[in-house]
Amino acid sequence: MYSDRGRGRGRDRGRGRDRGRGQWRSPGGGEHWAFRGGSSGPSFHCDRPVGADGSSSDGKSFSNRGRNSQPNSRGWFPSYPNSEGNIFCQKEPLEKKSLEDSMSSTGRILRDQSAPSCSSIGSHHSDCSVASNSVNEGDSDTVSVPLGDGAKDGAMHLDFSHKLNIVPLENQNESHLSFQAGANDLLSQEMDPNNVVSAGDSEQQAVVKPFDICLPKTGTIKLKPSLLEKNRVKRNDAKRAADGMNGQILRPGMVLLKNYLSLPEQIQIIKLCRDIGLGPGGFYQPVYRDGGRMHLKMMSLGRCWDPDRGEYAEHRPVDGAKAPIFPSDFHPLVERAIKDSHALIERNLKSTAAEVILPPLSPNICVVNFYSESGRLGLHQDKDESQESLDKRLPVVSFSIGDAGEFLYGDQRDVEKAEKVWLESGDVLIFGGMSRHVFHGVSSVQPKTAPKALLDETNLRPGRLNLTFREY
Ligand SMILES: O=C(O)CCC(=O)C(=O)O
Ligand SMILES: [Fe+2]
Repeated sequence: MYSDRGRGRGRDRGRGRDRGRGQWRSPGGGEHWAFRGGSSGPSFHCDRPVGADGSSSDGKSFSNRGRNSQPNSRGWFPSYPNSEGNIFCQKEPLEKKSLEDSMSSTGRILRDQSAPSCSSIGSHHSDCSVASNSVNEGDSDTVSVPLGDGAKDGAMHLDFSHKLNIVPLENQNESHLSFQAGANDLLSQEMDPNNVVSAGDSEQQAVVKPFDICLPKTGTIKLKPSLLEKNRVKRNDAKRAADGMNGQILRPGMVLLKNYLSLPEQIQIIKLCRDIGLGPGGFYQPVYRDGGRMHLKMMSLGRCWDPDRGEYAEHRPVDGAKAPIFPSDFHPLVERAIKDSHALIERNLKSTAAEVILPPLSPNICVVNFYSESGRLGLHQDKDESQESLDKRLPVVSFSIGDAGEFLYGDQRDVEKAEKVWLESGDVLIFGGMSRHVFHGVSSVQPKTAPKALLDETNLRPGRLNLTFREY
């Protein structure tokens, strides 16, 4: 079915299979794309109809779609100026930063020397020191049942601490990037100091300054929380405890394990992602060569997922960094989630074919996203994994940590028809089998919904961390 991938190996954005099959366009050439935030979350609405070429069309619209409506193969539409140069979709705030700040007198781009060293687990061995100094070379019947106690067995909890090499948090201000001399085309583009880089030609590699998903602890003056704030936190935490862990089958092949990851596990995952994310191949904000950008920070482990080309590669084009290794520490967690999902399916569907409904996977790649409070991700399908993996419909296993995110999913790339579910800290969502090619996205992040204990322990920035495990 997916053999006509026609996956773009070339440079044109949108050369993925979807485009070839025309899946990304409604017959009229446009769709309605209006994400509204949760009660207290940010909202945005884009009324402007956009045709396949970014021009007005049939009254349906994409708000996070840009002047050309050619998505990458995962449909990660950025928002960008329309053909008149007007930005009609909400953008994340920019902080301007001069390029000179990061250029040496010779025009050579220097990586911020405050960039932390990489840890044994989060880095890729010998590349580490080189890259850190110079990159130039380089929805929907819902079944809900409680899960057995065994699933939360303490023995399954991770302990990454021995492997972590957490770097000091000084100088972790908003990141910026610097371009290598010769990337002149890019210099005139809108610059996001938060390490936004443009996926340009290989000669146009940039240096990505590390982005820290955790805020500095030192020097932070913590205001005493108001009574209102204290009560909110208490309510949130009490609700989580009352809800407990439970599993839901959202649709065939799609399972939601609520409150599944323990707090210690979430903490360790944050620390691990932080550590890796600060090193080479760490978090950056992908920008397309035409200036459009994603509303999140991203890194991928095991292989570099390239949003611009819609494919995985060993090195990411933006700065040539090699993908950080896929930490084997994640295997038991993913395996446990799959086993519990199988048990859930067998109990609920009275089926012994759980492994057919949801094939097991051995993950070797992981896309890690960090959404700020205004972060979001357009409806897309995950289909840049290998043909074999896609043919087998091996699942994507998604961990959510931090603030809650509204997750949309459905059979069409249409927000109005999509089902919605809130993914909260500790939730695990799995979609494989008949749901492997479900359209999905994140419409909004609900601020201040992360568990207090998690924030106290990690100082995770306001926002949401999401890890999606896949088998390439
Ligand atoms: O953040 C999420 O819940 C979804 C992320 C996602 O769909 C992706 O990374 O492909
Ligand atoms: Fe996805």
